[in-house]
Amino acid sequence: MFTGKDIERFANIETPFYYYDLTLLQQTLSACASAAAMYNYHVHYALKANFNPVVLNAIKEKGFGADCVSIGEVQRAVELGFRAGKIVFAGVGKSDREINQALDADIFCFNVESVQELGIINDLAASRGKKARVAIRINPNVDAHTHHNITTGLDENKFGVNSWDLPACVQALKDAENLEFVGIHFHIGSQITSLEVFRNLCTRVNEFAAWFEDKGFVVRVLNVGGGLGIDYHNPDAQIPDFSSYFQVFNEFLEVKSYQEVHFELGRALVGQCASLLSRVLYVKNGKKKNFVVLDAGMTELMRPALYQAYHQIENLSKAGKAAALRYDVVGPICESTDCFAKELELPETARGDLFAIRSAGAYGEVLASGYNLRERAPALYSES
Ligand SMILES: Cc1ncc(COP(=O)(O)O)c(C=O)c1O
Ligand SMILES: N[C@@H](CCCC[NH3+])C(=O)O
Repeated sequence: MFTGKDIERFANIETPFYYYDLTLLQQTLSACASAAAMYNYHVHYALKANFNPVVLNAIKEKGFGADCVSIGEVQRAVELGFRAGKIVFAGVGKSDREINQALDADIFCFNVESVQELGIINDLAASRGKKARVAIRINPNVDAHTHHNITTGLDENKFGVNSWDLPACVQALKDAENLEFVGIHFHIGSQITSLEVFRNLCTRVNEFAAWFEDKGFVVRVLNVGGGLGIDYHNPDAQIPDFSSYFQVFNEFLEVKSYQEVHFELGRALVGQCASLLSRVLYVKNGKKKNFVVLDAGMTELMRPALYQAYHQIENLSKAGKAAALRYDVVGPICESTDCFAKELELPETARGDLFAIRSAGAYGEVLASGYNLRERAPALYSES
């Protein structure tokens, strides 16, 4: 929710820019950290959601670990002071260079996504005279009931080791001299809004953990990934219900005394703490449609173009005025999918009006693209 004071502050600032509410970020992080502490859960923040250094610094200061998907993310986490012993590294396509550099950084573990990758990590660790800690990312074939483009835990998805490849995995682990098995990892998708899905995940995690232990392995780490969604329709609700989320795992996950439960939350921690601020360049009143053309586009927030994702859009210059007309809210990019909303009811809008596109903290600034030779939009932070 933007106050008159915020709008005054924005008056002379060139758009577009991302605006981060650092107080809300702190509150969200504290809510998650204290809910997780109730059960001694370990939370690794998924850097892919937002690797803005100011945001990352706040997350590191709260003691979260880091979940990375490239050596660039591992290095960013290390540079910003995340402890190597709290960094995990997933990804279906880790290159040899990335594996070598992560071995040198002595990260907590690789979340391994194929039998072939296990062999490669073993060979690279051997040539460095090291032992690599590994967890097996299992694809549990659990439906996350989210947009199909952000589902990751079904048989048809590229992620993780499928159940039918697990015997080969066990053999590879037994043969490998330079691997230390630490546990099992899962991540079934993003923007999951039904807790029932996590309950189903717990059932599968229990089965796979028992299966590995039956084969003679000690499963020390149960990493259940991330995926907790946020309410894009209600950005002012702001802080996700972390307590209910962790409660599901507390109730349905079978955890032995020597086991640790790890999470990899991204969106839930940072999604609501930023908005994309943009001004109206032109209003086109057509016969069939009215268009509001903003100075921000899919290059600054790609989610609507990628997934037809909903983001709440507010005309801050006309706050308190009743909706008068329907507009398609579009950007300046040379693509027809460069559209933030269709047929949106807004107060009568004019050139120069300031717009806020809410819930842009996760997969917003990090997905920015230089398409059309656009300059990167800067970030602005709340004053506290
Ligand atoms: C392996 C892994 N862990 C964690 C996350 C974070 O997901 P989310 O931002 O939905 O919490 C992702 C992204 O989907 C992921 O691929
Ligand atoms: N980029 C996606 C999430 C992908 C999560 C990574 N596997 C989104 O904005 O919703």
